[in-house]
Amino acid sequence: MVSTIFRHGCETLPAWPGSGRSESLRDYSEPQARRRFLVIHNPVAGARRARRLRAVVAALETDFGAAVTVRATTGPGDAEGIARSLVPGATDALVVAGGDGTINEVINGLATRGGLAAGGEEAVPVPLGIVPLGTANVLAGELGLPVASADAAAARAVAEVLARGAVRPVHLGVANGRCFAMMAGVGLDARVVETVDTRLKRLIGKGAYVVETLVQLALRPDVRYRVTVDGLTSEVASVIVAKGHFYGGRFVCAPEARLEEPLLQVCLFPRPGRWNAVRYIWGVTAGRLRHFPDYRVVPAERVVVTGPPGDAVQGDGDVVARLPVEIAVAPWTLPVLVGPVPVSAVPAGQGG
Ligand SMILES: Nc1ncnc2c1ncn2[C@@H]1O[C@H](COP(=O)(O)OP(=O)(O)OP(=O)(O)O)[C@@H](O)[C@H]1O
Repeated sequence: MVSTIFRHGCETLPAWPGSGRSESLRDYSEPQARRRFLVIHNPVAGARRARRLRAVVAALETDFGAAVTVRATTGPGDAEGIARSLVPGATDALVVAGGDGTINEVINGLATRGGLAAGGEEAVPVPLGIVPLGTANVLAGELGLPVASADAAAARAVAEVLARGAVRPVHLGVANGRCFAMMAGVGLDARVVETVDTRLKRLIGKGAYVVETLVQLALRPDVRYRVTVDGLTSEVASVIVAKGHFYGGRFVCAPEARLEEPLLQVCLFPRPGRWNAVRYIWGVTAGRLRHFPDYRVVPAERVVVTGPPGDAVQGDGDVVARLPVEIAVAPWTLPVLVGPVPVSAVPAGQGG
């Protein structure tokens, strides 16, 4: 049943020209001047941070002679539609001004374009730039991007990455045909993402996730899932499938995970119950997970998770699929604009 799930989207699309797994970074690493930018802005994520975007746009225009078009999204799904319908050759970079959820939408829009591009419309996929304006900005942290602020020097640093930064090929994950950049999760974190109060999130930011975690622990501590990793099945309380090594901000569950590698790191939280959930949360937030004898991280190319049908699967902090789910690495890469030294270039094992 699960093998039929890859109907469309990331997984079944053919590779972009020159974006195969064995490709070196050489093709993308030469800094190039980019002048035409389309910025997709989530005004909800950046409501209090619109000044930061204005400062970055001003720096792009005045310091780098760029032509910038900003399009504000009107609701969920809009960013994906804009990315999907981008006119080939119309822009040098597609920039997301928002958080990981809006980036995720754009990635999925670009993924569809990638398939079209492989059909001959477009020789090189448009690179993705990021102005981090979200709550957690996990992908921006993983890429080592400068923090956006209204301060002129900080805005110039962000603009410089967009105009002059290197382009790196990032291997995406795919959950039931939907792409994710950083991580997918089933269990407690997915339930929290699904039910978190978005108005509270806008008011108190990450604190809303803490509140929702307590609610979920009180309501539903004992769901079990079966995780099959490259043919081996185990039973768990939660699973996180990592592409990047940061999780939920700057926590680390999978120290070996690298965006540039075509590999998943499957984090298994096996023990059930409320007490163990609290223990795992402490392990993640205190950086102590690697000392837990029951916690395991398994590298894999393909993972299947089953459990209560319809349970949420979160990807990059939004619900991207429902159980049962099959998770794999996309057979192509997404070009992403980065500064000179991305965090994920730090040797594996640090930071956890
Ligand atoms: N104009 C809009 N109105 C309402 N929701 C939107 C709009 N544009 C995008 N969205 C949705 O808002 C959700 C959250 O946005 P986003 O991820 O950009 O910010 P965030 O959640 O604050 O940041 P992060 O994911 O980094 O914590 C996304 O799922 C996206 O689909």
